Amino acid sequence: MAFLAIDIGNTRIKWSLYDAARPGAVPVAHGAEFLDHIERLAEGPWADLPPPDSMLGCVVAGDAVRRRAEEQVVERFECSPRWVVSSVAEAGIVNGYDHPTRLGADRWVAMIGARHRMMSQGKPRPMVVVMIGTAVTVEGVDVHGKFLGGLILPGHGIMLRALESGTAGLHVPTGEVREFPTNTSDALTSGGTYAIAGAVERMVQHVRAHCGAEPACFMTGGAGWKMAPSMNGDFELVDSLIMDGLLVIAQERMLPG
Ligand SMILES: Nc1ncnc2c1ncn2[C@@H]1O[C@H](COP(=O)(O)OP(=O)(O)O)[C@@H](O)[C@H]1O
Ligand SMILES: CC(C)(COP(=O)(O)O)[C@@H](O)C(=O)NCCC(=O)O
Ligand SMILES: [K+]
Repeated sequence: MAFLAIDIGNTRIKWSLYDAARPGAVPVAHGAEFLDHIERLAEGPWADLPPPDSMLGCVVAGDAVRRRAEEQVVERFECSPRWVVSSVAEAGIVNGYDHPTRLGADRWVAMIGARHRMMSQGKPRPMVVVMIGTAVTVEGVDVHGKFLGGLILPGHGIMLRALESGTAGLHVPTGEVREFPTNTSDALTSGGTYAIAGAVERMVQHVRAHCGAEPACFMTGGAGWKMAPSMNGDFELVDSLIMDGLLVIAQERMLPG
């Protein structure tokens, strides 16, 4: 009973195929495409895949992109597309957002994946869950699985493009991350990196103070590996956090697969 998980962000669509919707399953196939290339999925990387019995995804890239992805799923496979909507509570996470359904589905699913991972590692702890994609999100979750609230920051690329378009003197190739940058490229790269690292450190402080315990920290997203060397503290980099969350939800909902 194969299961297809799909994560559509503002830059790329990521997909993983499993032989069962079982948390911890290893994908039999997976891939990522820039959103411009969605139309190639059915005839390209999906052409030779065994068809899934069900599909579950999360999408934050807007309705037009979602429809293009659905067309590919329907063209290539027989299962009907299903998408996670953030709710009041699901799979061990309780949603503290003012309007729970307005929380980005990718953020919701990543917290569910992180909570499941933490619970399987030992006793419950508060968490900080960081996603480094087009945007950066930094979530605080208490020991009971309540999502306390989170930060949204521009991702590295957006920060640099904003600086480039808002100034006369900044057109800059990528630099190195330095403690004391001495050229424009390094100053920009380091500024963006430490802006993200600093926001994460603040969230860790807030969770520690609010919960009175040291949070378990997880990081994911396409650019997570770039941030990892600049993070303070013990961050577990888990590329599959969203896919893990989709597997947990699919199993709880007993979707076929
Ligand atoms: N090999 C790569 N391909 C695409 N993006 C990459 C790659 N390595 C790092 N990145 C960075 O990751 C970001 C995309 O990450 P991703 O998690 O796919 O974002 P989103 O979920 O918002 O689509 C891009 O902004 C880019 O800076
Ligand atoms: C914050 C996001 C833009 C992150 O998108 P991403 O970087 O994964 O492409 C997305 O989760 C979103 O559109 N959220 C809705 C608003 C909210 O979560 O409050
Ligand atoms: K994402």
